[in-house]
Amino acid sequence: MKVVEKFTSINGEGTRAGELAVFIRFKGCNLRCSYCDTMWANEPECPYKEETPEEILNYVLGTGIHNVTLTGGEPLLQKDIRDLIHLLLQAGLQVEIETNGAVDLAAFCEERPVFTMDYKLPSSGCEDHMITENMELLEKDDTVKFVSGSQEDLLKALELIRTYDLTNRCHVYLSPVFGSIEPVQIVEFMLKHRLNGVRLQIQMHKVIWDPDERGV
Ligand SMILES: C[S@@+](CC[C@H](N)C(=O)[O-])C[C@H]1O[C@@H](n2cnc3c(N)ncnc32)[C@H](O)[C@@H]1O
Ligand SMILES: Nc1nc2[nH]cc(C(=O)O)c2c(=O)[nH]1
Ligand code: SF4
Ligand SMILES: [Mg+2]
Repeated sequence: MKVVEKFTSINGEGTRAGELAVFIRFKGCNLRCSYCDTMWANEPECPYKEETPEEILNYVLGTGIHNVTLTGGEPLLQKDIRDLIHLLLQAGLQVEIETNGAVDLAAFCEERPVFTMDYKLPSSGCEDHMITENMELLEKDDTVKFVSGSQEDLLKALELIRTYDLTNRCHVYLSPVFGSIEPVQIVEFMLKHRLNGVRLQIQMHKVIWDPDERGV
Protein backbone atom coordinates (compact mmCIF):
# COMPACT_ATOMS: atom_id res chain seq x y z
CA MET A 1 0.00 0.00 0.00
CA LYS A 2 1.31 3.49 -0.82
CA VAL A 3 1.71 5.33 2.49
CA VAL A 4 2.72 9.02 2.38
CA GLU A 5 2.49 9.71 6.11
CA LYS A 6 1.58 8.06 9.41
CA PHE A 7 1.13 10.07 12.58
CA THR A 8 -0.65 10.29 15.90
CA SER A 9 -2.68 13.33 16.90
CA ILE A 10 -6.14 14.28 18.00
CA ASN A 11 -8.77 13.79 15.34
CA GLY A 12 -9.56 17.27 14.11
CA GLU A 13 -12.71 16.25 12.22
CA GLY A 14 -15.75 14.02 12.41
CA THR A 15 -17.70 12.44 15.25
CA ARG A 16 -14.52 11.58 17.16
CA ALA A 17 -13.06 15.09 16.90
CA GLY A 18 -10.90 15.80 19.93
CA GLU A 19 -10.09 12.12 20.59
CA LEU A 20 -6.67 10.63 20.04
CA ALA A 21 -6.31 8.94 16.68
CA VAL A 22 -3.70 7.32 14.46
CA PHE A 23 -3.69 8.55 10.87
CA ILE A 24 -2.57 6.62 7.82
CA ARG A 25 -2.48 8.79 4.72
CA PHE A 26 -2.38 7.06 1.35
CA LYS A 27 -1.13 8.39 -1.95
CA GLY A 28 -3.31 9.30 -4.91
CA CYS A 29 -6.84 10.44 -5.57
CA ASN A 30 -9.43 10.18 -8.32
CA LEU A 31 -10.54 13.80 -7.75
CA ARG A 32 -8.82 17.20 -7.69
CA CYS A 33 -10.90 19.41 -5.44
CA SER A 34 -10.25 23.15 -5.82
CA TYR A 35 -9.60 23.55 -2.09
CA CYS A 36 -7.76 20.30 -1.30
CA ASP A 37 -5.40 20.80 1.65
CA THR A 38 -3.44 17.63 0.90
CA MET A 39 -2.97 17.92 -2.87
CA TRP A 40 0.72 17.15 -2.32
CA ALA A 41 -0.28 13.56 -1.49
CA ASN A 42 -2.00 13.23 -4.86
CA GLU A 43 0.94 14.30 -7.02
CA PRO A 44 2.60 11.46 -8.99
CA GLU A 45 6.05 12.47 -7.71
CA CYS A 46 5.03 12.44 -4.02
CA PRO A 47 7.41 10.04 -2.20
CA TYR A 48 5.76 7.10 -0.47
CA LYS A 49 6.63 3.97 1.44
CA GLU A 50 5.27 0.65 0.25
CA GLU A 51 3.79 -1.10 3.30
CA THR A 52 1.76 -4.26 3.74
CA PRO A 53 -1.51 -4.30 5.71
CA GLU A 54 0.32 -6.31 8.42
CA GLU A 55 3.04 -3.65 8.72
CA ILE A 56 0.44 -0.91 9.03
CA LEU A 57 -1.47 -2.92 11.67
CA ASN A 58 1.73 -3.35 13.68
CA TYR A 59 2.43 0.38 13.55
CA VAL A 60 -1.10 1.16 14.74
CA LEU A 61 -0.93 -1.41 17.56
CA GLY A 62 2.44 -0.01 18.63
CA THR A 63 0.94 3.44 19.21
CA GLY A 64 -1.46 2.19 21.88
CA ILE A 65 -4.20 4.37 20.34
CA HIS A 66 -7.56 2.77 19.60
CA ASN A 67 -8.96 5.05 16.89
CA VAL A 68 -7.50 4.76 13.40
CA THR A 69 -8.36 7.05 10.50
CA LEU A 70 -7.52 5.97 6.96
CA THR A 71 -7.27 9.00 4.70
CA GLY A 72 -5.36 10.40 1.78
CA GLY A 73 -5.65 11.03 -1.07
CA GLU A 74 -8.52 8.61 -1.47
CA PRO A 75 -7.89 5.61 0.80
CA LEU A 76 -10.48 3.33 -0.84
CA LEU A 77 -8.43 3.28 -4.07
CA GLN A 78 -5.61 1.29 -2.44
CA LYS A 79 -5.53 -2.26 -3.75
CA ASP A 80 -5.21 -3.92 -0.32
CA ILE A 81 -7.54 -1.61 1.57
CA ARG A 82 -10.09 -4.36 2.30
CA ASP A 83 -7.40 -6.55 3.85
CA LEU A 84 -6.23 -3.64 5.99
CA ILE A 85 -9.77 -2.82 7.16
CA HIS A 86 -10.26 -6.50 8.04
CA LEU A 87 -7.03 -6.68 10.08
CA LEU A 88 -7.73 -3.43 11.95
CA LEU A 89 -11.32 -4.41 12.79
CA GLN A 90 -10.24 -7.89 13.90
CA ALA A 91 -7.74 -6.27 16.26
CA GLY A 92 -10.66 -4.46 17.93
CA LEU A 93 -9.72 -1.00 16.67
CA GLN A 94 -12.22 1.72 15.83
CA VAL A 95 -11.72 2.27 12.09
CA GLU A 96 -12.80 5.43 10.30
CA ILE A 97 -12.47 5.96 6.57
CA GLU A 98 -12.35 9.46 5.12
CA THR A 99 -13.77 9.03 1.62
CA ASN A 100 -14.62 11.44 -1.15
CA GLY A 101 -18.05 10.33 -2.35
CA ALA A 102 -16.63 9.23 -5.71
CA VAL A 103 -15.98 5.58 -4.76
CA ASP A 104 -18.86 3.10 -4.58
CA LEU A 105 -19.21 2.16 -0.89
CA ALA A 106 -21.24 -0.98 -1.64
CA ALA A 107 -17.99 -2.96 -1.99
CA PHE A 108 -16.96 -2.03 1.57
CA CYS A 109 -20.19 -2.61 3.46
CA GLU A 110 -19.73 -6.28 4.36
CA GLU A 111 -17.19 -5.89 7.13
CA ARG A 112 -17.99 -2.39 8.08
CA PRO A 113 -15.75 0.44 9.23
CA VAL A 114 -17.23 3.88 9.99
CA PHE A 115 -17.45 6.10 6.92
CA THR A 116 -16.97 9.83 6.94
CA MET A 117 -18.08 10.59 3.43
CA ASP A 118 -17.79 13.95 1.74
CA TYR A 119 -20.30 15.10 -0.81
CA LYS A 120 -18.28 17.41 -3.06
CA LEU A 121 -20.27 20.61 -3.56
CA PRO A 122 -20.16 22.92 -6.63
CA SER A 123 -17.17 25.01 -5.49
CA SER A 124 -15.00 21.87 -5.31
CA GLY A 125 -15.29 21.51 -9.11
CA CYS A 126 -15.83 17.77 -8.60
CA GLU A 127 -19.57 17.43 -8.03
CA ASP A 128 -20.07 15.56 -11.33
CA HIS A 129 -18.18 12.61 -9.81
CA MET A 130 -20.49 12.12 -6.82
CA ILE A 131 -22.10 8.68 -6.54
CA THR A 132 -25.40 9.66 -4.95
CA GLU A 133 -26.33 5.99 -4.36
CA ASN A 134 -23.76 6.08 -1.54
CA MET A 135 -26.18 8.22 0.48
CA GLU A 136 -28.50 5.21 0.80
CA LEU A 137 -25.66 3.07 2.24
CA LEU A 138 -24.85 5.35 5.17
CA GLU A 139 -25.79 4.15 8.65
CA LYS A 140 -26.21 5.81 12.02
CA ASP A 141 -22.52 5.80 13.01
CA ASP A 142 -21.45 7.19 9.62
CA THR A 143 -21.11 10.84 8.68
CA VAL A 144 -21.85 12.81 5.58
CA LYS A 145 -19.86 15.97 5.36
CA PHE A 146 -20.47 19.04 3.24
CA VAL A 147 -17.33 21.13 2.96
CA SER A 148 -18.81 24.44 1.88
CA GLY A 149 -17.15 27.48 0.35
CA SER A 150 -20.12 29.54 -0.87
CA GLN A 151 -23.84 30.19 -0.48
CA GLU A 152 -24.39 28.06 -3.59
CA ASP A 153 -22.64 25.18 -1.82
CA LEU A 154 -24.78 25.61 1.29
CA LEU A 155 -28.00 25.64 -0.75
CA LYS A 156 -26.94 22.41 -2.47
CA ALA A 157 -26.15 20.81 0.89
CA LEU A 158 -29.59 21.83 2.17
CA GLU A 159 -31.27 20.26 -0.86
CA LEU A 160 -29.38 16.98 -0.34
CA ILE A 161 -30.04 16.88 3.40
CA ARG A 162 -33.76 17.15 2.66
CA THR A 163 -33.85 14.83 -0.38
CA TYR A 164 -32.09 11.97 1.40
CA ASP A 165 -33.46 12.73 4.88
CA LEU A 166 -29.84 12.66 5.98
CA THR A 167 -30.31 13.78 9.58
CA ASN A 168 -32.41 10.69 10.24
CA ARG A 169 -29.88 8.43 8.57
CA CYS A 170 -26.44 9.42 9.89
CA HIS A 171 -24.44 12.32 11.33
CA VAL A 172 -24.44 15.44 9.15
CA TYR A 173 -21.72 18.09 9.25
CA LEU A 174 -21.27 21.41 7.52
CA SER A 175 -17.66 22.51 7.48
CA PRO A 176 -16.12 25.64 5.96
CA VAL A 177 -13.54 25.41 3.20
CA PHE A 178 -10.82 26.58 5.55
CA GLY A 179 -10.31 30.32 5.26
CA SER A 180 -12.68 30.90 2.34
CA ILE A 181 -16.04 31.34 4.10
CA GLU A 182 -16.62 32.73 7.58
CA PRO A 183 -18.02 30.11 9.96
CA VAL A 184 -20.60 32.71 11.05
CA GLN A 185 -22.08 32.60 7.54
CA ILE A 186 -22.69 28.89 8.01
CA VAL A 187 -24.30 29.48 11.41
CA GLU A 188 -26.57 32.14 9.88
CA PHE A 189 -27.52 29.72 7.10
CA MET A 190 -28.27 27.00 9.66
CA LEU A 191 -30.46 29.38 11.65
CA LYS A 192 -32.27 30.70 8.59
CA HIS A 193 -33.17 27.21 7.40
CA ARG A 194 -33.66 25.74 10.88
CA LEU A 195 -31.15 23.00 10.18
CA ASN A 196 -31.91 20.91 13.25
CA GLY A 197 -29.68 17.88 13.69
CA VAL A 198 -26.86 19.32 11.54
CA ARG A 199 -23.52 20.28 13.10
CA LEU A 200 -21.01 22.95 12.16
CA GLN A 201 -17.46 21.68 12.37
CA ILE A 202 -14.22 23.58 12.03
CA GLN A 203 -11.06 21.54 11.43
CA MET A 204 -9.65 21.58 14.96
CA HIS A 205 -6.05 20.73 13.99
CA LYS A 206 -5.87 23.90 11.87
CA VAL A 207 -6.72 25.97 14.93
CA ILE A 208 -4.25 24.16 17.20
CA TRP A 209 -1.33 24.07 14.74
CA ASP A 210 -0.28 26.12 11.73
CA PRO A 211 -2.97 25.30 9.11
CA ASP A 212 -0.26 24.18 6.66
CA GLU A 213 1.58 21.96 9.15
CA ARG A 214 1.86 18.33 8.04
CA GLY A 215 1.70 15.29 10.28
CA VAL A 216 -0.68 16.80 12.85
C1 LIG B 1 -7.90 15.53 2.34
S1 LIG B 1 -9.42 14.65 2.36
C2 LIG B 1 -8.89 12.95 2.19
C3 LIG B 1 -10.04 11.97 2.16
C4 LIG B 1 -10.92 11.99 0.91
N1 LIG B 1 -10.16 12.16 -0.28
C5 LIG B 1 -11.98 13.05 1.03
O1 LIG B 1 -11.96 14.01 0.25
O2 LIG B 1 -12.84 12.89 1.90
C6 LIG B 1 -9.92 14.69 4.09
C7 LIG B 1 -10.95 15.73 4.43
O3 LIG B 1 -10.35 17.03 4.36
C8 LIG B 1 -11.30 17.91 3.83
N2 LIG B 1 -10.64 19.09 3.28
C9 LIG B 1 -9.68 19.12 2.33
N3 LIG B 1 -9.29 20.38 2.09
C10 LIG B 1 -10.03 21.18 2.90
C11 LIG B 1 -10.09 22.58 3.13
N4 LIG B 1 -9.33 23.42 2.44
N5 LIG B 1 -10.97 23.04 4.07
C12 LIG B 1 -11.76 22.18 4.75
N6 LIG B 1 -11.75 20.85 4.60
C13 LIG B 1 -10.89 20.35 3.68
C14 LIG B 1 -11.97 17.08 2.75
O4 LIG B 1 -13.16 17.68 2.30
C15 LIG B 1 -12.16 15.78 3.48
O5 LIG B 1 -13.34 15.82 4.26
N1 LIG C 1 -5.61 16.06 13.22
C1 LIG C 1 -6.12 15.70 12.04
N2 LIG C 1 -7.38 15.22 12.00
C2 LIG C 1 -7.87 14.82 10.80
N3 LIG C 1 -9.08 14.25 10.55
C3 LIG C 1 -9.15 13.96 9.24
C4 LIG C 1 -7.96 14.34 8.63
C5 LIG C 1 -7.69 14.08 7.20
O1 LIG C 1 -6.79 14.69 6.61
O2 LIG C 1 -8.40 13.25 6.61
C6 LIG C 1 -7.14 14.89 9.61
C7 LIG C 1 -5.82 15.45 9.66
O3 LIG C 1 -5.11 15.63 8.67
N4 LIG C 1 -5.37 15.82 10.90
S1 SF4 D 1 -11.10 14.01 -2.86
FE1 SF4 D 1 -10.05 14.46 -0.92
S2 SF4 D 1 -7.88 14.10 -1.32
FE2 SF4 D 1 -8.92 14.08 -3.29
S3 SF4 D 1 -8.62 16.15 -4.04
FE3 SF4 D 1 -10.59 16.12 -2.96
S4 SF4 D 1 -10.16 16.68 -0.81
FE4 SF4 D 1 -8.20 16.19 -1.82
MG1 LIG E 1 -6.60 16.80 6.61
